[in-house]
Formats: sequence, C-alpha cells, structure tokens
Amino acid sequence: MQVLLSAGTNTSAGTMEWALSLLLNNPQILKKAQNEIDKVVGHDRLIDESDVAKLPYLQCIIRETMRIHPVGPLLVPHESSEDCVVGGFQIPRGTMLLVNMWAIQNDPKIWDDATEFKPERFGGLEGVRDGFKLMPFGSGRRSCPGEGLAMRMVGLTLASILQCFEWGRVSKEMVDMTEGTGLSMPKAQPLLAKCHPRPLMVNLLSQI
Ligand code: HEM
Repeated sequence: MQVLLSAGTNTSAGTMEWALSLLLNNPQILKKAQNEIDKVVGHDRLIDESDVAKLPYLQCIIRETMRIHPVGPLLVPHESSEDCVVGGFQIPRGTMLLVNMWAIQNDPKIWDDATEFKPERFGGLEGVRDGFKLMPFGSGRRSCPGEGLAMRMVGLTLASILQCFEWGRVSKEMVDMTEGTGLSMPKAQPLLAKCHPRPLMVNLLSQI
C-alpha cells in the first residue's frame, strides 16, 4: 500500500503541475481545452470520470506534457536477467540499465519541434503506440501498474479545474519551467497561479 501511495502521488501531482504550467504559458491551448470541455460537458453539471475519454484534446495535452516533462525521466533502474544486446552493446547478465526517457522524448532527431508544447502532434493517435519514443510509464513487465489510474486521475483533475475556473499567470512573466532535481523531476520553482470561478459556472458552483 505504501509503495502504491509513494509511487502514485508525487508522479500524478507533478504531472498536473507541469501541465497547468504549460497551459498558463500557452493560453490559446488552455482556451481550446476549455472549449472542448464546454462542448462535451456543458455548464449545467460538473465533469465526471466517464467524460474524460470523450476529451481527445485534453488527452493530447496530457501526453505532450508527459513527453516534455516526464516525471520518471530515467524510469526505474532495471537489471538484465540474461546476457543481451541493447542498441548494439553487449550487456552481461546482472547489469543495471537506466533508460534516459527524458532524452528520447525530447530528441529533435525523433520529434519535430521537440522543445515546443504542441498537443496537436498527438491528434488522431489516441490509443496508438508509436514504437518506443513515448514511454512516460515505461514498458514491459515492470512498466507502471498505475498507468490507467494515473491517466484517469490526471485527466479528471485537470478537466475539473479547467471547467470551473479561469486561470492566469501571477504576473506578465512566463511561468518558470526550469526542472528541479529529484527522482520524480519536480519543478525547480513551485507553480503559483491566479484563478477565479468561470462566470458560466458560478451558479453551479454556488450550489455545491
Ligand atoms: C502520472 C503518473 C505516473 C507516472 C508518470 C508514472 C511513471 C512510472 C514509471 C516511469 C515507472 C517505472 C517503469 C519502468 O521502469 O519501466 C513506474 C513504476 C511504478 N509505478 Fe508509476 N507512474 C505514475 C503513477 C502511478 C500510480 C498512480 C501508481 C499507483 C497507484 C503507480 C505505481 C507504480 C509502481 C508500483 C511502480 C513500480 C512497478 C515495478 O517495479 O514493477 N504509478 N511509474
């Protein structure tokens, strides 16, 4: 239980913090996500978990966030159980292997405009696995068992705060996107943001 809590909290919260930071620096993308939520869910009820799968643009935002800022940048150390070859290198049994997922997911040789936040790049690719270039949850037998839960949790939380509130930066300065140190790659500077209830949602929110 403790493993699930420690592996599941910072990773999910960190991903949401990176996502909201990216959205604040790209208000046109934030607006597009809100428009999608308004179209699918409307203003007469709060978004529900079952709605999240009907929000493809939001899913693209989450995937693009995890591409640029994976909270498991080196995955978890793996050990070869047998002699094997990885990328042309002979790896003896019992070797510790680290996968630099951050480098793969930000590699300009693999991704067009690799440093740019472009959720559209995943448009129409829902559920598609494009080789091993995007693996924020790892791959194979030791990949993240919380992937399904995390995608639902991050999706529902982000969608809820976007549905209910207008968000803005605290000043004209862009949100500082410097990566901090630590296994789950936190932001160097915690996110500070301004929010107020969306006028269209005030009625509903006042009934809660
Ligand atoms: C956005 C959220 C999350 C991300 C990005 C993430 C990412 C990862 C990554 C990269 C690994 C290592 C995979 C590998 O080395 O191949 C991992 C392992 C793991 N994750 Fe997650 N995770 C997230 C949320 C969760 C949640 C919600 C739970 C549980 C409730 C969870 C439980 C675990 C556990 C138990 C492992 C170790 C699996 C093993 O060693 O066999 N994670 N996660």
